Amino acid sequence: MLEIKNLKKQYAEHLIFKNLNLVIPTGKIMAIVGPSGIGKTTFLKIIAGLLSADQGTMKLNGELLDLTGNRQGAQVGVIFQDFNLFPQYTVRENITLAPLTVLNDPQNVAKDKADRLLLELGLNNQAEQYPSQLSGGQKQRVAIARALAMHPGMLAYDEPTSGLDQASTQQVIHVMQQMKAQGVTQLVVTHDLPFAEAIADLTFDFGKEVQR
Ligand SMILES: Nc1ncnc2c1ncn2[C@@H]1O[C@H](COP(=O)(O)OP(=O)(O)OP(=O)(O)O)[C@@H](O)[C@H]1O
Repeated sequence: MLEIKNLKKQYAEHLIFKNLNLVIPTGKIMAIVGPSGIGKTTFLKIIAGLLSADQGTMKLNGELLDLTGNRQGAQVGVIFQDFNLFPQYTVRENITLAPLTVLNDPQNVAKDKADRLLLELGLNNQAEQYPSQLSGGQKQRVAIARALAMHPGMLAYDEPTSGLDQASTQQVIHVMQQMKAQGVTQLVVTHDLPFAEAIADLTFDFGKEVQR
């Protein structure tokens, strides 16, 4: 379960939000919607531990997480809009890199875990390929596999369907449902309302529900 209380963020004099409270029960999917420039990406970066909040707390499965923008662990797995895959590494290497260097997994453990995730996400034939050889939907699934390899307490996605065609969007929906069936808590920032409707258990409308 994700519990956010009394979150506040401003850039210099520009208040983005205050008193933001939100709960995502374990295994549920929340869509964050709202107009452009309202603060959704700012919120996602704070949840991901990449940006500081000015006030507030965040608990994931009972554990208080750092909100100073210097979080050490990978408790929240983030799938960025541009996927941020390492172009010089193969798909498998993209997935094993952080487990090898951050979790200190032995090579065979990291490789077995990567191959299991690739199989689960329908990417077992892509292990030796490079990101430039993949479709948008495949890159997205590699980014999900890479996040899952760090055993996160939840997954957060930034605009996961942007730039994807109908078939790839369906694959994203399928993968998110697969994660949900495994009890993974998920948060998704999106402009794509049909997608949000198809996938979300809960919707948080930044335009309506946030004080500023
Ligand atoms: N580093 C920054 N410094 C100052 N202002 C910023 C910074 N980052 C974002 N902002 C401002 O904060 C506001 C919210 O931006 P944010 O990117 O979070 O919105 P968004 O809802 O994700 O928009 P979009 O849907 O277009 O991606 C905007 O007015 C933006 O100009």
